[in-house]
Amino acid sequence: MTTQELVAQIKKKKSFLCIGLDVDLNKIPPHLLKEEDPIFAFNKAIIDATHHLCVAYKPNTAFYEAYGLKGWKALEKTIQYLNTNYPEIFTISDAKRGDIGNTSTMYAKAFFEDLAFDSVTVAPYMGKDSIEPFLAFENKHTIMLALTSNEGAFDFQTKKVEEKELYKAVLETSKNWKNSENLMYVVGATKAEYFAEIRKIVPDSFLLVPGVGAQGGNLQDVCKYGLSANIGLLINSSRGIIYASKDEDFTEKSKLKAKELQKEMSKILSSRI
Ligand SMILES: O=C(O)c1cc(=O)[nH]c(=O)n1[C@@H]1O[C@H](COP(=O)(O)O)[C@@H](O)[C@H]1O
Repeated sequence: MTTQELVAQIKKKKSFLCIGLDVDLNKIPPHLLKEEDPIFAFNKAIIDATHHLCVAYKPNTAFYEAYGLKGWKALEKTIQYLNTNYPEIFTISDAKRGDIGNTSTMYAKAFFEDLAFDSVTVAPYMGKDSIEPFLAFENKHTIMLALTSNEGAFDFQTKKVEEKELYKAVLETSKNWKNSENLMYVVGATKAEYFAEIRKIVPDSFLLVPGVGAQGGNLQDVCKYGLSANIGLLINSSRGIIYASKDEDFTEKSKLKAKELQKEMSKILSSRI
């Protein structure tokens, strides 16, 4: 999917919501455990109930890898279900990869070609030659960690290296990489006070913003400085939406949670588009 197509979807749905499909079998409604593939059954139900309220889904691969082959199969079925039934949806494989060049190429093939996701998350620590193999894929997006939502972000990312905070160096340096137009960045919703500085460096890039909901981040605070001329935000909530209820009514409750965020987004967008 191109960035223009993503922006068109955001404008059409009046939403820049991304729903995180982080499936934990201990948290899903117990009646689904009788299904042949409970992970996929849960995802399908959530997707069917919420697809009109969001523009992206983000399965975090850890939640599938934890269940071995069955988990990976459920991930494959989920992306196939999305690509077949809702091709307008932007898909993010949250895998946080990155390695020496030839290994990164194989990671990129796994997520862009075999599974056919639109994007994958990567960690910047190994530098340019670990990320450029992902950027080489046309109409695919590489979402690099910049300033993460967790407390540990302060261990390295905000520390100064040669007078500059590391997250700023990551943003600035990566702008010079080959095919950098295929880059998006992760910035945590819990770090709202950093968005003004971040937008000075990457005014137009899309930012994937996790941390709304269970981690306490706030949508209004993020939007104050996070929105770009082209909207440029995908706000993710996982647990806050998908685990709204453990009962038979779980899809209705998830839909309501997604609707709350979409309504707020619609209001924010109405003054801009
Ligand atoms: O890359 C991510 O998506 C990510 C980066 C980050 O800084 N913080 C963060 O929470 N995430 C992911 O975003 C999701 C957040 O889930 P909830 O806290 O349940 O909404 C999880 O899949 C995290 O792994």
